[in-house]
Amino acid sequence: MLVMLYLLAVAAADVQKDPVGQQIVAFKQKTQGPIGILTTSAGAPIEYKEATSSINSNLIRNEYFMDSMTHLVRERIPERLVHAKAGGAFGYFEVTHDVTHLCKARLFSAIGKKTPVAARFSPVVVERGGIDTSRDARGFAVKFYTEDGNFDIVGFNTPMYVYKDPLLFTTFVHSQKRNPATNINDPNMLWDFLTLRPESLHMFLLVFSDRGIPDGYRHMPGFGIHTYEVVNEHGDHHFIRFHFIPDQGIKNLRSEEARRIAGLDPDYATRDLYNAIGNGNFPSWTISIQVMTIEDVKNARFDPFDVTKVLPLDEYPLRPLGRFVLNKNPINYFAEIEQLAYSPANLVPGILGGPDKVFEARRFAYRDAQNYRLGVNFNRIPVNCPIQTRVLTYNRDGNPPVKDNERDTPNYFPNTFNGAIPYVDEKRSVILQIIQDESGNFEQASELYVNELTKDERSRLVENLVFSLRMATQVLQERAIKLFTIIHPDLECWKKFAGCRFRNEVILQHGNAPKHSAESAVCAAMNTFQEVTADVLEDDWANCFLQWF
Ligand code: HEM
Repeated sequence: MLVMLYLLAVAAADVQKDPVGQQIVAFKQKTQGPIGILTTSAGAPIEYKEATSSINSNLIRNEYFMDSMTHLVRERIPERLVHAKAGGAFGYFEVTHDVTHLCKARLFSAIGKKTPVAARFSPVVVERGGIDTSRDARGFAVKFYTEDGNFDIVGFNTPMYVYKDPLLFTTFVHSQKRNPATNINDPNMLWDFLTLRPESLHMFLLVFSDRGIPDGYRHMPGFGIHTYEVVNEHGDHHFIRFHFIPDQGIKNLRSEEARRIAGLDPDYATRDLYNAIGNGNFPSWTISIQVMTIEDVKNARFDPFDVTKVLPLDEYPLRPLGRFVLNKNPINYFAEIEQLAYSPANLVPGILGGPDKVFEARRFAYRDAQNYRLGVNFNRIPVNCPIQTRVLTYNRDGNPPVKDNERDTPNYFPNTFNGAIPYVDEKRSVILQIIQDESGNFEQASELYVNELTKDERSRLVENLVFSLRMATQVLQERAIKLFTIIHPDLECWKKFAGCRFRNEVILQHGNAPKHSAESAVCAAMNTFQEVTADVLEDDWANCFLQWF
């Protein structure tokens, strides 16, 4: 009896520490015994013999076998093309500061007002079964279930995006994914894209910095990236960017640590989020906005709608707006997180979205992806239903779920028979014609390198870049070096890599090298190579190496 009590106490303690590992045990603890009689999907009770042994029985008549077998082989749906792997949770958003002078959206209408949210965090390239601690940007998607329907911010953990011409989306995705011949991720494809489209280097400097591997989702920031057009009750327009800063602090993993964790726990970030919430340690983020007036937009030195750029914080400081808290884990991952369908086109009155071309492309792409992945009625899946408002559309039928299929209401518009009618916004106006041109300068990338990264961070950035570039062909290495040199002259040291057939060994050696304290982060890294490797490598390598200096 004492042993039993002891084991129960240990089990209770384990649930407290490790809700992921103990989920099924906790289920048993909260139930009195089997939860009911097993049935087929059609609800018929299953007899013991049918469910336990097929020996000497007729399988075609075994409804348990037929039902479970035919369902199992249809269990998989297409994974998201990008952002396939994720952790997610539920909670609420609370307004802490008044922004009604900027935006009339009802979710911002009063300080203290709470709106339910669903959040999903995801690496971009990593596939559904992949590794959470991979070097990659992270998706940061939040669905606000408002009284005016769902408002989704489908952002990243970087404040800028890769390119501003949406035609590049397909090519960018292909270059990041597996080589179609080898089925292996290919640094040549990655570096070819990055160096042919240098506007991508601003974001990729961050991806190759410490920020490229957040220490779990709770410790990463989020950014809406696009400059959203918003409107207040009087019809006045402003332009804002959303920032989410984790109240837990920003924390990242070093490359070596991330590689070690990858072997031990590929689901590191997903587990961390679930366990934190399961233990009552609810993560939260402070939400702020940067604000531009129409005059600011007209007078800006650069295109404020260019998603490859940030709005400088000294010119457009953060203004607090609210906070969101995640306090509930999904009860069923597939139903509640896999089936979540975010879309930048999910906007509410007062928030008009981004006027830029990438935003325009996204209004179409997510809907199309979800039609394919979840079916045409994806918004009728419970987790996507606007829970605070009644849906009234003229859409009917299609693949399930259809819910009540809008019952007996008229199914065409306009009609004379009291079907739903659109509302009228008297203050609606189109105020700005946005004309965007090519994105091009390296100013912000240089700014990031010089002013936002510490000396140590710069040094690690170079190590990480080298680690990836070592696998790329020499032409691409040289092209990358030229571009990085424009970003900062420090990076000129890189050119010494080019043309050495032993570069891979050099770089691998550097992975274990002690730190060096020379002026420039990059030169420090190069000097370290020299010190560490000069003794150990063969003559021809040493000659090659020395001619760099
Ligand atoms: C031309 C530009 C873009 C296109 C065409 C595009 C398209 C897509 C598509 C098709 C998906 C999969 C959706 C699904 O299956 O549910 C996706 C997911 C996602 N995208 Fe984009 N995207 C673009 C740019 C961006 C940008 C600029 C951001 C960040 C600001 C972003 C953030 C995300 C996130 C977070 C997800 C995962 C959403 C989730 O958790 O379900 N994308 N994107």
